[in-house]
Amino acid sequence: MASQMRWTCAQEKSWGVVPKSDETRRLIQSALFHHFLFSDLEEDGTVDIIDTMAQEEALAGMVIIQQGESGDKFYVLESGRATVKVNNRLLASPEGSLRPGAAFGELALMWNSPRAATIVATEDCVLWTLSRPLFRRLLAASSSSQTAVLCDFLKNIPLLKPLGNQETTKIARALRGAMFSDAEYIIRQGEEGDLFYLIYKGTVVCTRSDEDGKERELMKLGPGDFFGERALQLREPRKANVIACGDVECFTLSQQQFVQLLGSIQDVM
Ligand SMILES: Nc1ncnc2c1ncn2[C@@H]1O[C@@H]2COP(=O)(O)O[C@H]2[C@H]1O
Repeated sequence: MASQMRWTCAQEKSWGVVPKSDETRRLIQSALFHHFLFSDLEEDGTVDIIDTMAQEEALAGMVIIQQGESGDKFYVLESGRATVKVNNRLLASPEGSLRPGAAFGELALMWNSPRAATIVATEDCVLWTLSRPLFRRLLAASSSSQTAVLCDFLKNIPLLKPLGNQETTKIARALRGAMFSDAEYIIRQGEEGDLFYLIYKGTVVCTRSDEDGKERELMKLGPGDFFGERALQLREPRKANVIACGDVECFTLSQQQFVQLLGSIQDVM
């Protein structure tokens, strides 16, 4: 059990500084920058937080995180090795084999969900941990604060329901905002398509221009609906216009991100 882990420093006091070597600080910083949530953090934004991280040890064989349990910490592995199992199945390397510099345990904190995987120390490990409030503060220091808001939005979208929290968090990280004003053409029929759109706020109307030049309404879409997938899937020109009705806020994915992140659910679109 995770609770059997041994504390090697005084328990982290709220916002208290836990001393650590420059080498350790560099390792933690690099682990954060290499983690998909924190890749755009400014160095300055991490200093205070790294100061407060507390040290733990897990001996070989110990469970650091147990799938299904609630979670209250984010971890950086300083030394030793650990493995990742989902539903008792060891994940293939490299994802399933954690080495020094790996950072994990973000999903339960971001989503308020049970731990999504079990992490077991396969060698004696030294870890640095961040409590939930400090993790949230780190999130707020990066553009991932927007990610947290977006995750809340994305988890209610039926299309994305088949995806796990990890995949959805990656989508939230990749989305870029785009604003449109009333009557603006977001997509024009006949043009090449290179973006996928998810509506965050507002309404759009889809129209098609017939050969006689008349533009006919096909349907209206609102928050949580998506459009623009067809041209990306079939690599053909846009088959309809999509026009903003009032102010509209969308999030977009590029063609490459669309394939990478939504590949597994493209057949349900
Ligand atoms: N395929 C995976 N699915 C879920 N969690 C994973 C996976 N690979 C690594 N992990 C990490 O394992 C952690 C288990 O705790 P969390 O769910 O908080 O966060 C999880 C991720 O950081």
